[in-house]
Amino acid sequence: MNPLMSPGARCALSVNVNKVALLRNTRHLGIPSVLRAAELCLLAGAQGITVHPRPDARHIRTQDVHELAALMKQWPQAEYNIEGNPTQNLMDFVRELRPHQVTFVPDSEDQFTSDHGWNLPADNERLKPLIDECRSLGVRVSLFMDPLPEVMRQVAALGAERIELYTETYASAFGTAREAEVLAGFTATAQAALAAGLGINAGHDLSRDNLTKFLQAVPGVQEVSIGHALIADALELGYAETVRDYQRCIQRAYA
Ligand SMILES: CC(=O)[C@@H](O)[C@H](O)COP(=O)(O)O
Ligand SMILES: NCC(=O)COP(=O)(O)O
Repeated sequence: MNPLMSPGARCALSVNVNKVALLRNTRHLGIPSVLRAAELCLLAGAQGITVHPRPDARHIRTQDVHELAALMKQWPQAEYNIEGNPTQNLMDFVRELRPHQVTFVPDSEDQFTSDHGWNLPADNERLKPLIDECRSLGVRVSLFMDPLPEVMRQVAALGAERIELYTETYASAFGTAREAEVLAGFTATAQAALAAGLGINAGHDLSRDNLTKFLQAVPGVQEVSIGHALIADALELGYAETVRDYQRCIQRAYA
């Protein structure tokens, strides 16, 4: 039982549908439908949908972002989270669509996948006005961060409401001799984030195998955004059963 979660508190599951779009883009047939995938995940109990519309449109395209925004209006209890680099194409989506949350990710345009968090204080000057603009639009800002306890106060000072813990180092250490040491770094970072008044999200390479242990060890996680492993599981189990399985993984952390 995670001691810092109040009884009954639970982490929200936001399904990242990037990889549905990646498969769809390999033919000109419009299938698998990104919109249908999101709808089926929401129907099965997902509390949010995440997209990462990269500048090269390798998976999520502008039309997907807009169509999903319209869908999310039919799901007022669920949240729409748009990820990206605010110095590239992200801010146009924020200004036009005003999602519940925007997650700033310091990716380059041709990056294979997200693989690091922001470098503070070096990035402070670039980030502050963009964070201020999102907040003025009523959009919650989450900064994609490596597990570094010492920079959490800087994140709060920039005006971001949340961090998203970049969890790849945990996922790759899971099940190895380094797991406990790596996990301790996430726990310390989360404690520092909470002390700085920040909310905590987490994501990247989370899966049914490693999710429960992460949530048991890391306090205050309000949202996990999961895409690659979840969509891979859905190819075998279907979206609904997969979402229910991930929700069971979350519930086990607080049992
Ligand atoms: C920010 C992050 O870790 C992921 O949400 C990211 O969206 C993964 O991008 P790809 O799906 O393009 O690998
Ligand atoms: N922010 C993490 C996310 O949205 C999905 O990452 P992954 O599960 O595809 O690695």
